[in-house]
This record gives sequence, C-alpha cells and structure tokens, in this order.
Amino acid sequence: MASLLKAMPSMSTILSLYASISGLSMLFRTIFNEMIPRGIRDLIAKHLSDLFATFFSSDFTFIVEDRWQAVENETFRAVEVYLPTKVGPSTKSLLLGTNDTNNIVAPPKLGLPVDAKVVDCFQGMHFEWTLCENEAEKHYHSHKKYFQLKCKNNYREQVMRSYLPYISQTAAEILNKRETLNIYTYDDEDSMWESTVFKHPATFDTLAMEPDLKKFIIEDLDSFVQRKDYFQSVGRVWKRGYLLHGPPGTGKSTLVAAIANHLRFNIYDLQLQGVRNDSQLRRILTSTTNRSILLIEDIDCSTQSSRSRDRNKDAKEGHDDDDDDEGGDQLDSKLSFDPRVTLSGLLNFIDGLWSSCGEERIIIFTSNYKEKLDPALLRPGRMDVHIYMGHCTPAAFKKLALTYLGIKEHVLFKCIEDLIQRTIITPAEVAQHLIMKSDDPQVALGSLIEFIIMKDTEMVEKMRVKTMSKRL
Ligand SMILES: Nc1ncnc2c1ncn2[C@@H]1O[C@H](COP(=O)(O)OP(=O)(O)OP(=O)(O)O)[C@@H](O)[C@H]1O
Repeated sequence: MASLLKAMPSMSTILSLYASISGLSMLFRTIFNEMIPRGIRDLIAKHLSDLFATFFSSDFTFIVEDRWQAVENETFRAVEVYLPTKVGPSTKSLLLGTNDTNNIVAPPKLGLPVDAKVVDCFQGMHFEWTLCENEAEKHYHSHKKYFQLKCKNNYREQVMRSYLPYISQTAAEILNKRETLNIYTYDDEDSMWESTVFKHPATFDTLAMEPDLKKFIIEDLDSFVQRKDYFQSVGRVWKRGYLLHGPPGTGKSTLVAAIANHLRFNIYDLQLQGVRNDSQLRRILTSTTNRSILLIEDIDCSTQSSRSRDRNKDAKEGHDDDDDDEGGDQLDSKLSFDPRVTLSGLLNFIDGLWSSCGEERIIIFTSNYKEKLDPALLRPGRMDVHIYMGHCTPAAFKKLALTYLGIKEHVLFKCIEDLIQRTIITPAEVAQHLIMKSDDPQVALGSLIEFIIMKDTEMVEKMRVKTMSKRL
C-alpha cells in the first residue's frame, strides 16, 4: 500500500498538469475560433456530433406494409426482391422452392419466411430487416405481411434519401434480368393473385403475321417502355392499351405471349366473369405490380355492358347477321352469365382516375367480335392500338413453314399461296397441319393442300346453299 502511495503523483503535479491542459485547450479553442471559418467549424462540429449520435442514439423502426394507400406498395415489392440477395449468418431460416414445372432440376429460389431476419450494410450504416405478419382480423381476410427495418435514429434521413432508392434501383435491375416470367390468375377464395411460371415459347420471330404490322408492334412497345419522361411531360399515365381482335385461332394469345417475352413483363390474366363487382375489381387491379401486362381475354363476353347495346337489341329482335351464325351462338351461350362488373368500372382503370395507380403497364383486351363491343370501349384514345389478327396470308404461311418445317422455299409453296389467297383459313389450322402430319415437308405440305381444298369446297357449297335459300 505504501509503495502504491509512493508511485502516485503528488497533488502539486496534478494541479500543474491540469493548469497546462486547460491552458492548452484554451489556446486550441482560440486558434480554432480565430483561424477556422465559421462554416467549416459548424461542419466539423456536426460531424463530431453525428459520430457520437451514431454510438449513443436510440433505434428507429420503419414499417413497410404490402399496400400503400389502397394500392400495391412498390417499396414492399422492391424489398421483397432485394432482401433474399442479402441473407447472411444472421438469417436463421429461409424459404426454398420452385414453381418451374418445366424444369424441376433447376436450382430452387430463396424467399424469406415470416420472422426471418436479414442484416444489411449500406455506406457504413447497419440495418436489420424482419419480415412480420399481422393476425388476420377476420377469418376470410388473409394475413398481412410487412417488413420492419430497424436502424439508428440518426440514419432516418439517409434511409429515405439513399438507402431505399438504392433498394428500388437494385430490385428493378434484378427484375429486368429475371430469367423466368410469371403468369398470375386471381384466386377468389384467398383473395390474391396466384402465380405460376410462364414459359411460352412464342416470340415475334415465330409469330406469323404481316411483316409491317409486326414491325409496327415491336416499335410501339419499345418506344412505350423508353418514354417514361415523355408520358410524364404530356400529363399521361405511363400505360398502353392494346385491343387484339379477330377470328379464333389467328394468334391473339400467341401475340400476348410474344409481347410478354419481348418486354420481360409478367402477365396478370384476369377472368372478369369471376369478379363479383366493381369494388372487387378495383381491389384486384390495384394489387397488380408495375412492368406487367393485364390481360382480359374475350372482352366481348366479359361484361354485360362491354357488348354493344345496339347489337344486343338486334340479337333480341332476331336481326343477327347470317354470316355471324357461329359467333352469335357462342355469344348467346355466354349471355346467360350476368357479371356485376360494369364497363364503366373497367374503363375507370383504363383511362379514368384509377388509371394513375401503377405505371409501365400494358393492358390487353382480346375479342373475337370487335363489332359487338360497346363503342365506349372503342372510342379513340381508350385502347391506344387496335390490332386486327386476320386469317392466314401467304406471308404468314411462309413464316409458319419456316418455324414448323424449317424451310424457306418449296415447289408446293406457290400452289399453297394461291389457295390461301382465296380460302379462309386460320394460322392455327395451318400450324396444326404442319406440326402434326409429318416431319417430311412434302407430306406435310401435301396434307395442308388437301385440307385447304376441302375447306374451299365446303365454303363454295355453303355459299351456294345460301344463295339458293335467298332466291327461294
Ligand atoms: N399468327 C400466328 N403465328 C404463329 N402461330 C399461330 C398464329 N396464330 C395461331 N397460331 C397457332 O395456333 C394456336 C392457337 O392460336 P391462339 O390461341 O394464339 O389464337 P387466338 O386468336 O388467341 O384464338 P382464340 O380467339 O380462340 O383465343 C397457337 O398455339 C399457335 O401455335
């Protein structure tokens, strides 16, 4: 103890040390105040206080819910895509799975289960994410998921200014590079979209249609995705509507698949017949994501009011065109269904106020009977592009022969092209013959010629009977 006391400095030494330190600190303060400009002084002080705050400030929690003001929360979607790329030792469990039925040996994908934690670092800041779930309030409501982001209180501004934009940017890049596309159908029971992998092989290359029309569609799509700023500058929502119309089997669905593959957009395939009313429709449509295609097939059969009121009146009075027999029958069988979705409810999403929900969307309606659609749907500016998918032309036939038989020329081509010009035949019928009959082009083309001649004869006979009955 005595030796310890001896080793301690004397009181006078401590006092003189204190005096020197205070003298020095006063000197430094004077130099600091006199020589360093006020702006720089404030900056240094702020950085020092930030440094202390980083260590001693309390935590702050951001909540990112899956919906935001009645629509899909894009921040939630971005985080959902981004976080699985950041799993590390702190993540104790992961979801694992694949929905790719075409390739069951493909590596499974990762997802985050409820309560999973992911730690992320960005620009020296430390973040802790957790996926949480709310109990459903009612048994028929699905559970609500949300992300919880914990960070230091003083990171708040940087989270808003740089971290979240960085996540959105990264998620967009991941989605742009995604190998698989999804097709969604709405599951009424669970009130949610259900997805499955979309692996349709159709491309613009394999699509049989007039080259000029094909070129026009590709250019239209490309210019749409590149012109976000233009849409903004002219005050229009960044959406594009296509109406594909034409007889069955002319490639409308195939064109939708080619568009999805070209843009790498997911497809939301909505069966309007299954939607109970406009408010459900609104809920369904607001839960689709950006960079996607909303597809409503056979719109002429989907809403009572999408059919031309005049045509319905005519049909009731028995004034339907004779030429339309086939279509009329089909339409009538669907008339028995009475959906409660109204055309105005639907149009609200195309160009009404609700159309501003979401961006970079393609809306595609298909119809076999454009003339039976309500004029409101056809009004200029409503569906931006109307594309008629017609019967097979010589150019379309040549494309199909190249796709299915791998040939560009054949002695039978001339004969088939002449026949096609005077017979009504769909690309689906041509494709059916080229794919099913034989690998040998001679056999396949010969069988196609037989089929076209048979159809031609049938057509001539039908015309003859019709003319006869008119004379009588
Ligand atoms: N223009 C085309 N180019 C290439 N293949 C086509 C074309 N049209 C039809 N086909 C072939 O015919 C099949 C049926 O075509 P698709 O389903 O696209 O016709 P659709 O016009 O959508 O018919 P529907 O009106 O009955 O729905 C496709 O699987 C495709 O193989």
